[in-house]
Amino acid sequence: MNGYDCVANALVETGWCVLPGFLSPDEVNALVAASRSRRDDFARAGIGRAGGHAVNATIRGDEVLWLDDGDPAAAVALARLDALRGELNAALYLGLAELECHLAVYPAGHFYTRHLDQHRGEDTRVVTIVLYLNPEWGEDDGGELRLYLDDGSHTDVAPHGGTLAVFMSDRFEHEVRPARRERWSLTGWFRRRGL
Ligand SMILES: O=C(O)CCC(=O)C(=O)O
Ligand SMILES: [Fe+2]
Repeated sequence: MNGYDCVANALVETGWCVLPGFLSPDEVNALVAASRSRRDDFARAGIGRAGGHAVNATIRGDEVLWLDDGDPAAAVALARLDALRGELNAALYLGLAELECHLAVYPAGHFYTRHLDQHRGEDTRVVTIVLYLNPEWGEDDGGELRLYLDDGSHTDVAPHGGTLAVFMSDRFEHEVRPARRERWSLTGWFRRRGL
């Protein structure tokens, strides 16, 4: 048990979960500062499945920087996410082998329209995680993650610094509402090994 059993329980019960305080304010500040310092390395995100990479700002307007395991700037976040991966494997036998992740920034005015992260049964993405890196996010700043739930309703998650959103990748369509300020996050997918 390492404190993330609440996430495992929520994934069983509802398939999604929001955990405030996954990173402390100081940890958020350090990671967003490191991300900003690499702003020139971010590239416009594409859409479509592996192989096809089309950039279309009417669908998504974020810019991303893919991270590898040993990235020192993200080490604290990646270690904690790895502990979460272990907890989910122990509690739910999900067989999550790795985290594929990128930093993302949505410039003011940008969004990501409603989509599913996994095409049912065709992908190795099992669990989506989004860790928000916006130290002071106001109610009027927009940029919520809107999750469409099984019963037809939706829930909005404000991208407050340190908050972690977790959901099953093949089950919940979601979108990013237009952000009125620059909006930072670390987004990733716990994957099973491909066949
Ligand atoms: O940033 C978010 O809240 C969600 C991002 C997203 O849906 C994605 O990158 O697939
Ligand atoms: Fe997504």
